[in-house]
Amino acid sequence: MILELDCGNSFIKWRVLDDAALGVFAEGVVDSDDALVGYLRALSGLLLTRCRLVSVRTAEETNKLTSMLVQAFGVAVVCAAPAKEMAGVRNGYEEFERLGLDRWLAMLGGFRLAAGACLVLDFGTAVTADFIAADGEHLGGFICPGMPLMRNQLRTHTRRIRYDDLSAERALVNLLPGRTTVEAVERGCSLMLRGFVLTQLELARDYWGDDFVVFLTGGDADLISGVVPQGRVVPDLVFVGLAMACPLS
Ligand SMILES: Nc1ncnc2c1ncn2[C@@H]1O[C@H](COP(=O)(O)OP(=O)(O)O)[C@@H](O)[C@H]1O
Ligand SMILES: CC(C)(COP(=O)(O)O)[C@@H](O)C(=O)NCCC(=O)O
Ligand SMILES: [K+]
Repeated sequence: MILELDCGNSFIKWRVLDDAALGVFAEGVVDSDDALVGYLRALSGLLLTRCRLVSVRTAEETNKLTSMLVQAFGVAVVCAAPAKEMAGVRNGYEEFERLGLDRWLAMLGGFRLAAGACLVLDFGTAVTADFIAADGEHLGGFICPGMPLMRNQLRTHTRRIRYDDLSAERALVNLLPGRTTVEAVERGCSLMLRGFVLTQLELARDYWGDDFVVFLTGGDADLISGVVPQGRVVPDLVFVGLAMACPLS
């Protein structure tokens, strides 16, 4: 079985592929290395042989996780590395190694699935947009704060904005002007995200007319999917790219 990990700034997305059955054996989201090892140890029938991962964390943090996995499960670990070009996609950054690896893998996955021009939107701690032309040229992208960062900035830099996660979730039943603090903040931040997304769609249309595919991924993709009816929500887009960048024969 193959362990796949996508280590973001807030959460580790994990899944175990059963190479014999060619399917997903187990999957989940955890907020720490220890929680990951705990979950995996508790899985009955787990027989890990290999692991591939992508991380946007520091090398120290990634090495620490890798050592834990080697020690706990005796797996061989492969980490996705930056590349200037792969699977027909050309990294558009001036310094290709500075492009976030989660963005790069989502781009590889998107370009493979679209087989043409695509806009990849990832809603995690940060929100990112990347433009890939039909010939595989990465035109560049944008980074802005995601929902967790926007709401936390307001919570930590004001005196009177305080609310819990449950009321936050309830506040998003609609996007009418808020009549409570939680509604005003949650809906305000959602509208900022919508504005960002609509601008990306406009830009994509300027480049490619209607001839492009929009991919939505990341933990908060569902918050925005209503704004992009033509968008394809692909929660495992980074894993699609991970398998391309780290093939385990
Ligand atoms: N099972 C889950 N556990 C944690 N966060 C989740 C889960 N499902 C959706 N989310 C949402 O995903 C967001 C984090 O997205 P994610 O793509 O994991 O971020 P990152 O890659 O930056 O760690 C959170 O703000 C939360 O709202
Ligand atoms: C933009 C990101 C912070 C997104 O991370 P995430 O929200 O997925 O945790 C990450 O891709 C990153 O650290 N990128 C390096 C900077 C860049 O892509 O220009
Ligand atoms: K991510």
